[in-house]
Amino acid sequence: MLRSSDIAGLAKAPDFPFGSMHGNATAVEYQNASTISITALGITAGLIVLMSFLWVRWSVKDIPDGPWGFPILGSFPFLTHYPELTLDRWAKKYGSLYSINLGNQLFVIASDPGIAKDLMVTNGAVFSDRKEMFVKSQTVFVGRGITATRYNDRWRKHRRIASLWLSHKAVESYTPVLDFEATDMIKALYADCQNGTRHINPQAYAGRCSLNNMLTITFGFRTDSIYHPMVKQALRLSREFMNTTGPMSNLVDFIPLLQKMPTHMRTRGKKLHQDLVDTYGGLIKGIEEKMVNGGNVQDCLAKTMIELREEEELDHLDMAILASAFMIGGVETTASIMQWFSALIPAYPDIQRKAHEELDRVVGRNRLPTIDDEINLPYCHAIIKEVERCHNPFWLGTPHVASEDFTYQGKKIPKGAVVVLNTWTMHHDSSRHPDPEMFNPDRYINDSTLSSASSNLADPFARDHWMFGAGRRICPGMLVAEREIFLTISRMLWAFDMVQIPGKPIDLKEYDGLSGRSPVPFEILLKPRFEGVEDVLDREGK
Ligand code: HEM
Repeated sequence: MLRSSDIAGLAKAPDFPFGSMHGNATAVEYQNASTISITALGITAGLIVLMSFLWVRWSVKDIPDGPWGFPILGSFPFLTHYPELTLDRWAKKYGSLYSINLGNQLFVIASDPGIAKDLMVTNGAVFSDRKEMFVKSQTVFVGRGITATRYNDRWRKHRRIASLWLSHKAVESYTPVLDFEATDMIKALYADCQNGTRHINPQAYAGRCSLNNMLTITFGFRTDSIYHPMVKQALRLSREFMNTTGPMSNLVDFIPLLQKMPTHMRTRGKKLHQDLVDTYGGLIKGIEEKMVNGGNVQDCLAKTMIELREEEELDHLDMAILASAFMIGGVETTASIMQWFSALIPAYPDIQRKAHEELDRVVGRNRLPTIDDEINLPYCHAIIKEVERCHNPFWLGTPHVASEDFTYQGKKIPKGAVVVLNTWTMHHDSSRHPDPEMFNPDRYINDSTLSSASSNLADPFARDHWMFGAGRRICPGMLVAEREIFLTISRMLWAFDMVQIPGKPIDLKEYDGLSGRSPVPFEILLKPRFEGVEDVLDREGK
């Protein structure tokens, strides 16, 4: 059942339960009656779990092939660390569509753009559901929030409301906010870099920039420094969410028996739920009070929800969790790309030189690059796409679920199967991306599409990358994310030579968090590129 090659990298394999069950039964004969009944209960429970595991693989014929893993646990022990690398190894062994089990849950892993499109886009009516994960959906989001909800009317309503703030027109209207925050970030970096002499970790600056954008869009306010208490609180909440809700990281999600027990994950999930409601629900209450008292409230998602509350039948929890989904989905993600960019680029002086040359030629040195320049800066644009290909913040994305039985290429994908986009394998396919491990922006030099437009291309093999997911649940925040990322990265390139500190190498392999998110802490030098940088920064962003 378990293949020896599957054991590679596993520190300690769990005991094989068949053996221990048999041993228990012999000992039981010599115990008193209560011990017998407790043991019998334990064995029955174990058998039920084991049977439900076997049922998943035996009940449906012709499911895609794949590793069996361990009884009960399935492949879980192989996915606790760098899961994308294990999924990639299995894709090479079992092909672009394979299956695994985690507890009683069947997962189907799609590792090819054609399959991703066929399932999630062409058959979006079947593959747009979500699994109600015990920790993420049931405990933290309590069935609300657009990201984790089933494919139903509640989701449609939340997606509609989210779109009011994420549509093209809406993003146009608040692009000045994104512009202002990007400049503010560069100013803070400029002030703190002490003319390129001080070691700087740009991560907190990127985090606050993303946070301010989302705070303004969601609640109509911003923080004025990295020491504002909301910076610490919001970043802690996003981080805790990412660390507690990975799509394959919680055994309790796949073993229903554990869900009845007071596990550590259940306690953490409940606390996180309460913290989200207190923090973001609290901000909504404050805005509501201000509106009731006739105060002037800046347009924002919270205000829109309060105004639509009756018409859309939103309760306080709906509003608090939808706002939380914005604060979680829109902060760590964009910040992560800026952080990976800052970690990577100092190692590539030639790439920086080419970007500087392009910026000097197209933008000049008397102003900062703007959104309108993006189309004329193909090399900067290519750098961004290449960072996103190499460092997708969510290698496993947010999985979709089949809402009915489906047959694809002669294989059965049963109703309830969780479908994961294996973006690591897709982003490292050497037939599409030669030398995939190399950071090489030139591979995107002729691709001037925005990622949001690229995701709509008829040919899925022409799509730039799969960082934003696919189909009807595709990230609705793509436009904001792209603008924010372009403004910050092009301006960092415009303002600074980003340089490695001698003797302080930057670790580009390890990452912080469950799957790909942000680099482990690092420091670099930011050297202003020319004397006029300060003057331009002084003039702009007022
Ligand atoms: C680099 C930045 C970002 C990345 C990599 C990213 C990635 C993703 C991914 C992979 C999904 C799941 C898609 C799927 O199910 O196929 C998603 C969904 C979502 N994202 Fe983003 N995202 C980013 C930025 C944002 C921003 C700025 C927002 C703004 C609020 C946002 C809001 C959402 C929401 C609300 C969903 C849930 C959609 C649904 O289930 O219908 N994201 N994102």
